[in-house]
Amino acid sequence: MALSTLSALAHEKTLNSKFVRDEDERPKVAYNQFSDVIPVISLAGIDDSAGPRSEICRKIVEACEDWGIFQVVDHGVDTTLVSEMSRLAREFFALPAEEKLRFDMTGGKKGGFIVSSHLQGEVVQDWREIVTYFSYPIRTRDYSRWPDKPEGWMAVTEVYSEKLMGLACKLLEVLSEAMGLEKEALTKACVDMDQKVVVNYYPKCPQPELTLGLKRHTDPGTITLLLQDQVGGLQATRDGGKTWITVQPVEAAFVVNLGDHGHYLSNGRFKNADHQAVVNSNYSRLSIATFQNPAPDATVYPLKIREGEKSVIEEPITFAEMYKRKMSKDLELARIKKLAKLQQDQEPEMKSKGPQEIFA
Ligand SMILES: O=C1C[C@@H](c2ccc(O)c(O)c2)Oc2cc(O)cc(O)c21
Ligand SMILES: O=C(O)CCC(=O)C(=O)O
Ligand SMILES: [Fe+2]
Repeated sequence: MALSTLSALAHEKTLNSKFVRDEDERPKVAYNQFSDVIPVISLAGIDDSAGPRSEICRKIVEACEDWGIFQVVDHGVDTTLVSEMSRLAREFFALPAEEKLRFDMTGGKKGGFIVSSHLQGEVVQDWREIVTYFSYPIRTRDYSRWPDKPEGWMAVTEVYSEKLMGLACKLLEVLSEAMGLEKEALTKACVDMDQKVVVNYYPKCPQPELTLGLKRHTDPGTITLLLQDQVGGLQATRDGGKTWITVQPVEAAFVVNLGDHGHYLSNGRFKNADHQAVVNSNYSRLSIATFQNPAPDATVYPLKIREGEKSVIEEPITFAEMYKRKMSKDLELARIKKLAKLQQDQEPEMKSKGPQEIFA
């Protein structure tokens, strides 16, 4: 059965077993052991082609080729808007469970409140509550799924999503130019760009070392802009999860990362950062992810294949198909993992033997 909220579980002494992850998935680095390898880039003057634009673009492109993650400051999104968005989001999660559940998303409703996972059928749950606003295309907005409390949040979210759409398009222009294409190439490849704002709330956790706020993943879309508070917990890996870094929180900055769509359009030149969120027992944490995705029927195929390169995608597919395949792959992996665990539990005597002894 789906959980209603995490409030009660957050006050228990031990972690509910639904959230306990296999050892290989558990956090390897602390939520507050910050790294400075992810560049913080000031966008001041980016519109001034006679000024610092080319140097700013160089830094952005380098970051996309390297980790596929960077932070932006001086981004032009009003700081009062950003702090209002965070304040109202926090107030929402502090509401009584029955208020949050007026917007319950279980059963596949588009937008609203839910505990934990984006994937139905996952065995282990993520330690988070979320609220999702489907904000673009504007004509498809269903305001009945936008939380109407706290008062004023809906209006602030409208402005916030508009400003973030602007910032995302500006960053996509930089990447289009770096690919030797016209400025609008990446946004055009999205046809009619979708935007989804996902507000993640990670309550304090009784045994954070056993679980994750959000398990390791790449975002499926083109580009994601993440606003995080000062607690810390966003981690990235470049070696398939062997080693991790925790991104240093920077006041009012956006963490920018490319998703699978951005990665494929650039034929793998720009990285789709592999990331996760860890939690802790000292502080609750809030992050607001704004996902910029292509339209479901937009074609996914590299816009530029450089000399000597092969396409990273066999044949053009739609974004809807790409997303479906990603979900099925994730679920299949989860299923295989569950089976392997069941087998191990049933045959503990085999576990201690090496493969040669077993197959001999
Ligand atoms: O919550 C997430 C995480 C992430 C994601 C989505 C789908 C996957 O199969 C996966 O492995 C990770 O990116 C998202 C993208 C969205 O558009 C919405 C989400 O809620 C999320
Ligand atoms: O909360 C975070 O730091 C990560 C959020 C995230 O990766 C997501 O919502 O896709
Ligand atoms: Fe993500």
